[in-house]
Amino acid sequence: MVTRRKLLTGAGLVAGAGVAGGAVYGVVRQADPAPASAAGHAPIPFHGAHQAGIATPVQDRLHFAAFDLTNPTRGRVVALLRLWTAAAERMTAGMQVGGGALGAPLAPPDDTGEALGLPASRLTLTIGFGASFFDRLGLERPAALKALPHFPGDKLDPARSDGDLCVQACADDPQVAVHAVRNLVRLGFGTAGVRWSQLGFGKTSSTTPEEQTPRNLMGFKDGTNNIPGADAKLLDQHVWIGSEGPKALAGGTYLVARRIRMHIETWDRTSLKEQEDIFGRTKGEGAAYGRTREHDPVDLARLPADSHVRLANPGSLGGVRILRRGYSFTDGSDGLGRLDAGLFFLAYQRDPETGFIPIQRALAKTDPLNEYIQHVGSGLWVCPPGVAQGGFWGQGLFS
Ligand SMILES: C=CC1=C(C)c2cc3[nH]c(cc4nc(cc5[nH]c(cc1n2)c(C)c5CCC(=O)O)C(CCC(=O)O)=C4C)c(C)c3C=C
Ligand SMILES: [Fe+2]
Repeated sequence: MVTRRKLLTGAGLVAGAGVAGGAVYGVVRQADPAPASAAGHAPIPFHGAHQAGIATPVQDRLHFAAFDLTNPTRGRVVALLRLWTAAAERMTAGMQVGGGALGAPLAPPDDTGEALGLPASRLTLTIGFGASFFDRLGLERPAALKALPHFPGDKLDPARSDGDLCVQACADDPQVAVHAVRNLVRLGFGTAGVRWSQLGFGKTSSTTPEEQTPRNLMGFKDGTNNIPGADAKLLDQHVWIGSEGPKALAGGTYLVARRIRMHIETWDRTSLKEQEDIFGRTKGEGAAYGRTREHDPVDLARLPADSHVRLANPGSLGGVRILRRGYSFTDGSDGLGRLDAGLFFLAYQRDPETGFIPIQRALAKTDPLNEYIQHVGSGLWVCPPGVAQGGFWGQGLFS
């Protein structure tokens, strides 16, 4: 393999095979040790029981892309998933795709090149399959993978919703995340095309409680009461699909994405007291009402009855919990002098019926935050379990 830092030539060449979108793919070279990022973070391993990018530490940047199949035949799709997996293995390790960005002079390079010299930046690539993926390929659709219900207040744009597949790229460097999605898109030419995509910055949820909790665009710490990524028991209970689902999906999870627009101009004219009452937490420390420190346990009785945290807390919902990962976005302005800004909200759960759906039902009904937000995009996909060495994304679904 070729690292992005150092191109090797000569010895160690292993001939590979495969043609994707006209690009010769598969010249594999001797691997260099994977480079650490500038911040000293080691690359996040691609292989494992669960896909990376779900319970692994949350990186700073997101490039999320939803795809539709343009050639929905099993042979084409399996070939693509193999190609994508091989590319993902390399990119998450800080390597260039295929033969690299500087290959034969008379052919388009296998790798687009904009990540040359950049470290792996904790890149994770996570794939999900939508209900339409199963339907269009004639695969048996898991019972839990059905359209999300309409929630009061939803104003969903179909052009920013759904998709046969999704790929979530998270990295500490936006160029690394964008490079990864771009190269998968390139490999997908002729089999899958981008339906919509979303860039995100400033993670708003942490899966590592020892880190400082990041703030969302409303200025509040967001992610305090998230499921810790290292809590295997809670993850098994609430996030990973178990024996209740199809065997091929055990160890996977259901991913809900919501593009949530924030009316930040209105929010910015709202008093601090009202802002804090809406969440039931203080803005500075992030402490729940009636408590002093951010991580002090929530005492529901001391929060306003309809506050966001009280409504979403497991204690109000019979123990329902989700794993959250969110990113802020600002996508220009809306032509009316307002920023198109908000939160790209990602939730992972064992079953949407016992995760996102009951929480969102409660929030859509009475959450005072609804005056300041609107859900404008949505999608539900099932993420297969992690990939073993030599395997490929979603392999179990096709065997
Ligand atoms: C359906 C699930 C949720 C949506 C949609 C959602 C939107 C949303 N949330 C914030 C800001 C905060 N949320 C906080 C807590 C919190 N939110 C949800 C669920 C949804 N939020 C849950 C399950 C929780 C945890 C509740 C608990 O167990 O106590 C917080 C407080 C800090 C924290 O614990 O993370 C903030 C702040 C925004 C701005 C938003 C939509 C734009
Ligand atoms: Fe929330």
